Amino acid sequence: MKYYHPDDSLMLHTDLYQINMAKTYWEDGIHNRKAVFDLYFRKLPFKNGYAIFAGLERAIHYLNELRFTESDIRYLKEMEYDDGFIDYLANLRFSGTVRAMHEGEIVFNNEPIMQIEAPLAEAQLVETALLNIVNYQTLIATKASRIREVVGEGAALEFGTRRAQEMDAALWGTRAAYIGGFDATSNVRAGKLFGMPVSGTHAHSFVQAYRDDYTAFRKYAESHRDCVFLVDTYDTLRSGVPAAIQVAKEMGDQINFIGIRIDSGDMAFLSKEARKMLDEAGFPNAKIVASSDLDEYTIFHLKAQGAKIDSWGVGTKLITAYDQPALGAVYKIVAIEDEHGQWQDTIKISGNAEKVTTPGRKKVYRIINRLNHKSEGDYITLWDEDPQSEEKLKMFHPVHTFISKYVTNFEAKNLLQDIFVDGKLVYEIPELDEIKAYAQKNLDILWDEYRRILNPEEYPVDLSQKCWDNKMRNIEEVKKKTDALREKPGF
Ligand SMILES: Nc1ncnc2c1ncn2[C@@H]1O[C@H](COP(=O)(O)OP(=O)(O)OP(=O)(O)O)[C@@H](O)[C@H]1O
Ligand SMILES: O=P(O)(O)OC[C@H]1O[C@H](OP(=O)(O)OP(=O)(O)O)[C@H](O)[C@@H]1O
Ligand SMILES: O=C(O)c1cccnc1
Repeated sequence: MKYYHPDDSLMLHTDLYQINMAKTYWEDGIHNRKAVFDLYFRKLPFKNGYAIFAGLERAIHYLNELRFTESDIRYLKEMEYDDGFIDYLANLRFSGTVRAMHEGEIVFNNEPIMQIEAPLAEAQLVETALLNIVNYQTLIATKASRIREVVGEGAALEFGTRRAQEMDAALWGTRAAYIGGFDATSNVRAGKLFGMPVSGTHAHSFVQAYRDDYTAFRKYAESHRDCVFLVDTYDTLRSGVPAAIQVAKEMGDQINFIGIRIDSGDMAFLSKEARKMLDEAGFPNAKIVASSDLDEYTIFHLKAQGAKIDSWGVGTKLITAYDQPALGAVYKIVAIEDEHGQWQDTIKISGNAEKVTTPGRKKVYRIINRLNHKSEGDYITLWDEDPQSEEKLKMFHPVHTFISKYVTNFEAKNLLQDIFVDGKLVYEIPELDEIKAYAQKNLDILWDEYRRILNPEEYPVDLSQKCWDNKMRNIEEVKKKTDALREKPGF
């Protein structure tokens, strides 16, 4: 590959404005002031009732390996940056503290899923890459979880690599899909790198190359033990399924006849007819795999029509998050140290209530009812609060504050765990299967009303009274300042 400079680092996988801000901070001598940034999204994707957080492992590797390589520095020298600033960058390592939710955690809008507390310039430089990683992987894990909810007992297979937005998306997307509940991928590289199960059948080209279904299936069976025959190249019911049955009978115990795949036509009708044919031929355990532009809606409808489909191959609509191609998570500064080392809140005001940031260093708790083990909602507090010490917790909607409830007999689970402390990785990264199991098991704490794929109930993400009061105080302060400015002549 003929690159202008070698591709040996992710450090410059950032927006130019981050480096430009860092340059000013450095020249002004405030680059090492600690700042806190919250990473969160404002709207759940796909109108779903929850999202599944994915991307933490890649984010950890990114931060752990963060440094400007010689080629990064060479490239920056070609730009306008002066030697002093470049020397600072050349020695930079990530020295901050990172707290994050467990990868695979069920997460909601307007709550920090990652929190970066780091020297201002460092925290700023990593924004773009962190958002890039978390936005995409969380989006795909959530889409996968929706599909998983509809598939139910059947197998969900990820087939999207050929249609993904390039190779990184295929690779990390399929890992996210696995966390969200898929059982396997067709991407062999993902199997190699992540230890995920890989599975696959064969293509239409294989049948076309042998000219007819029977010859193709027979040849495949002679060179493979596990066989799934693709039966829709010419005529599913007249030639594909009969050929599959004939080969399965001829080969007997020499093969493991797993089943057939249907990739076009009316898959409700075809699967029911194929099921009858397989049963009558003595293959009641042969599975039927369906693929072709599937998503949670087509799968739902095929099931409603009584389709006899056991496994679902899903590609394009999963890996590209076809109906909502971006999540929109943001990274907002909520506190910064002043010259005396005291934390000062920061806030961003907006005419839209949802877009006003929640200032201060915060914690996020999941309030779990001890009697039924279901979640009552998430509860955001200021840093020094401990909801567990309260007998009776008042939870109220952060915008429509009259919507409120009291919760007793609860467990307050602290959701943000230490990942890095002062630049040192203190977190043991779980195995991928553990992350996947965590995601699946955690869904049980949600009432079904939050899990349905169509018009789910809104899950409560509330601010503690103290956190809410602090936000209002900050809004008032900014308002006073801007009002005072308006009274000055010239404004
Ligand atoms: N019984 C069904 N109910 C609802 N949707 C179905 C049913 N059977 C198939 N589908 C879906 O309808 C769409 C059919 O697409 P389309 O007619 O373009 O192609 P096809 O039948 O797959 O054939 P080809 O791939 O050869 O063009 C696919 O998204 C498929 O998942
Ligand atoms: O429809 P998706 O959800 O994206 O699933 C992946 C699709 O990719 C393959 O088709 P393709 O036409 O690329 O190759 P084929 O000749 O093997 O069918 C496969 O048969 C599926 O239809
Ligand atoms: O193994 C399959 O059947 C497969 C793999 C990728 C895309 N479509 C189908």
